[in-house]
Amino acid sequence: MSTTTFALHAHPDRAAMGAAAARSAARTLREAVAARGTARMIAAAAPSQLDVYRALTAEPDVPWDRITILHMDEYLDLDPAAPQRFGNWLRTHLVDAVQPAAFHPMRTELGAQAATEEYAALLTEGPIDLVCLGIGVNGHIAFNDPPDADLGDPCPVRVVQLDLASRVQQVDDDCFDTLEAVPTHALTLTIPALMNGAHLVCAVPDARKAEAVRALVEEPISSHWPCTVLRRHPHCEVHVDRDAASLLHPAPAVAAPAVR
Ligand SMILES: O=C1O[C@H](COP(=O)(O)O)[C@@H](O)[C@H](O)[C@H]1O
Repeated sequence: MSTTTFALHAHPDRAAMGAAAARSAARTLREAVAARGTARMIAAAAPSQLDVYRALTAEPDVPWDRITILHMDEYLDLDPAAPQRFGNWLRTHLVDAVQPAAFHPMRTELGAQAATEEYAALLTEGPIDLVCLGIGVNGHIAFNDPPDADLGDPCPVRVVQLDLASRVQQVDDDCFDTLEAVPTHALTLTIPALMNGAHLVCAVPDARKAEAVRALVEEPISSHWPCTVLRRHPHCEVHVDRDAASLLHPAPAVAAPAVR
């Protein structure tokens, strides 16, 4: 019989949320390297993860020289040097600071098919120990948008057309000046590829995400709220701030800040 340990932790603010998520991510990476000599993580390139990465880069004794970083989505038809490219964003906010053993950006400049095949092959090179992710306002994980997200997709990577809510979110996050500038298509890891990670650490701050967090906890597991699939994962922890938890009833206890 399989057991799941989906756990939601509420924190007083974004910094406390990020610190708690980073502590758990760092512990997972240390344990994986201790057990196998190397570790592989998939990291979301999203402003909502900034507090997590800030804290993760400050975590002591993470053996980054044994750790490979992959990411979960990338735009098609965007200049390789564009700062909005998720690979570039992740370099700026995580990779350059921690200098991992390897970082594999999605090379969508090769064309959709070649980039898909290349990343699918990379995913098979070893286990994924950790996935650091967030949730979109529409409940998406990576670019698996409702209602088309396929919870049982047989492919690990695919090309998707972005839905309007996801593109608007990119403008709201100040990643693009106008909706027209946001690409219409992207490469994404599918939901099974994300769920394949041994340990998922999900961080969701901000009142804009309160409805998605409510759905994550209360809605039936379905492609209408792709994030609900996280409840099926055997080791998934979700860290939210007080604002993101504001629609949960009963309100979860807010964790006291950890003392090191
Ligand atoms: O990790 C993830 O989180 C973001 C949502 O965060 P935001 O910073 O864009 O608000 C999401 O877009 C991404 O695809 C997802 O899986």
